Amino acid sequence: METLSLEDFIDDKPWGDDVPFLEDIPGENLVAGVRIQRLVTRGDERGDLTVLMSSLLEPVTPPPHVYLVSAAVGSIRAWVYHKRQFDRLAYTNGDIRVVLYDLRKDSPTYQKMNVLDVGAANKILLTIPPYVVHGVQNRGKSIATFVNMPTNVYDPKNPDKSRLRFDHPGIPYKFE
Ligand SMILES: Cc1cn([C@H]2C[C@H](O)[C@@H](COP(=O)(O)OP(=O)(O)O[C@H]3O[C@H](C)C(=O)[C@H](O)[C@H]3O)O2)c(=O)[nH]c1=O
Repeated sequence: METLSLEDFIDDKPWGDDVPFLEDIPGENLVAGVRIQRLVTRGDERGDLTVLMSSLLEPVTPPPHVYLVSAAVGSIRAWVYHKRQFDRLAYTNGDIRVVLYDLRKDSPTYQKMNVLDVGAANKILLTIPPYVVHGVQNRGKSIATFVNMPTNVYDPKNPDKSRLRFDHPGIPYKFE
């Protein structure tokens, strides 16, 4: 048998650049500072691949802390906001509703609400700035997962998360 060498390997074949793998979805009615980017999944006979974040197209603040959330059927995570970090949430599977609410008194979109249905049918990277209140619910029939790549680490000594109960009457959205 011929001796294998590293030169026998062939160079990788990148995707073509016909479809941008992270594309802004313009949202005229979005809460100020919120950004939505379409995630593109490319497949082959082995499965598929989705880029969740990249500095190839523009500079990004590297995520110092990345975690996967698994959401049980019907489960609600709400309401929260952060004082320092931007959340950068990648939704690629399941059927998840994200609700955003602007309680920043000095914001041009004060008291605006956005309801986004995301997941398998609408794969997005969602950037939520500090002080924007948000909550998520798994509305699908099976466990759904999502990845958060916030701009800050989760510091157990000083968690940057402020909470309000999900059924608080002060927020005009009712999780069912
Ligand atoms: C991220 C993290 C969390 N935790 C603890 C803190 C909580 O007691 C528990 C669950 O944390 P989680 O961040 O899941 O808490 P939620 O309020 O459910 O937040 C989730 O739902 C909302 C809507 C989101 O926007 C968050 O991105 C998402 O994480 O784990 C840690 O101990 N270490 C960690 O690194």
